[in-house]
Amino acid sequence: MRTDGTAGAGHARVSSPLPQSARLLDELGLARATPPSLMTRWADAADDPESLGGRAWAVLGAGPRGPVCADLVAEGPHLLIEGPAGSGRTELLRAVVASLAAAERPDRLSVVLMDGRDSVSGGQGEGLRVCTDVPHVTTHLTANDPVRMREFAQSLSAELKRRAELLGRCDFAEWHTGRELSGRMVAQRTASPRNPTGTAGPSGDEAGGDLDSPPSSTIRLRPGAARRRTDTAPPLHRLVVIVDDLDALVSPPLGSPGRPAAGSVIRALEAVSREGERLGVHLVVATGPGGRTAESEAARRATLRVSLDPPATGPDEPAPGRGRLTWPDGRITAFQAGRVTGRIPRTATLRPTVVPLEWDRMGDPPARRPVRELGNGPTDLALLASALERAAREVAAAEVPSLL
Ligand SMILES: Nc1ncnc2c1ncn2[C@@H]1O[C@H](COP(=O)(O)OP(=O)(O)OP(=O)(O)O)[C@@H](O)[C@H]1O
Repeated sequence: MRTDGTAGAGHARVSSPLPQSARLLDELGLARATPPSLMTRWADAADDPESLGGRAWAVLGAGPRGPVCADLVAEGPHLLIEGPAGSGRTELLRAVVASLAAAERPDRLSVVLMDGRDSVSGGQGEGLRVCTDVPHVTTHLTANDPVRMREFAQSLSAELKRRAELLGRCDFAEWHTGRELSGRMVAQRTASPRNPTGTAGPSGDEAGGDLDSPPSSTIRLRPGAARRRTDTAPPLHRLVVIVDDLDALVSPPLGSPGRPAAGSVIRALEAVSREGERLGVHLVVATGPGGRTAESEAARRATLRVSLDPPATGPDEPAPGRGRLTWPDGRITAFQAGRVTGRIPRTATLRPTVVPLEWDRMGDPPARRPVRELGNGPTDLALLASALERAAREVAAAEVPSLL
């Protein structure tokens, strides 16, 4: 997928007014999310030299020239979403989770979620919890338990340290380039004059199989190699930390249960802002406009910035999620955020079904298949999460451990 407003679009596309609302799955080109369609995308990401170590495409919604997609690798590392209450910040973060997951397999990109406001006392409904069925999501926590929050801050800092030690002087992309090169050298050695047939010994076979192919091409690996991969997760995958209501963490309300531990979480997030780019760790945060958050490191270091409009009130006004993305070079693209927790449209459930047919009923008109009504069926996010889960199983994606 290439995107609206990004450089390199070969031809100028016609600009059209923004829609009043948008469905994220349509913007992703996944109106009927199926495991094969997701696996095709993941395989494409494996072959992309621009996305070494994992592709991180966040599709925000519909723009004047098609879908608006922020590439956290090329244009990030970090994304800030600002908007007043009710402007659609949480829904946009959910769209980011969904689109990152659709673009890359879960053992090459994992997601950690934090709801910065205590959902119980803040009355924030489900927050980011609704995303936890997406197989890429390894961790979710809410700012209402100081013990878990401190534990999270510690393990996030430990993860940064682990990555820094593993990378040495390389940055994330260099490290992955190095692995690919050494994999190719191993493959060449196996076909050296001393081994003209190129038949690899047991160790050569191991190394060639594991190193020559980028981890995400598992679906094309020999079955044995694919099975081996399920044993251990690749040591370095992209990690995206997504935080809702950062302002509530920066200035926790008096008496809020997470207040005593908010500082430690903020310090860990600041470390991600500073060091994340080199370490393959990205930060996506949503917050209210202005206030003390504007001075925070997370806000200052965000290269991609979204500003959402206050929710409209009139009947002919756009749905929440109307905003503008400012790219690192200062260009601005308006968009309508793609909704992902809407109920799936009726047409999306019209799949062929097989039913037993009694001999004496042959010739009867076909019975109407009950179709889920719009309004009480599963959400697009649930549909996508289930397809992602099946696709992850199909490619034998290794499980990435939780940070908690
Ligand atoms: N892109 C969208 N399209 C249609 N409806 C949306 C969209 N984004 C949000 N909404 C709806 O707008 C309302 C507010 O959304 P959301 O909770 O995401 O906003 P918020 O900025 O996080 O505000 P708050 O923190 O006060 O909840 C919800 O009812 C949500 O379903």
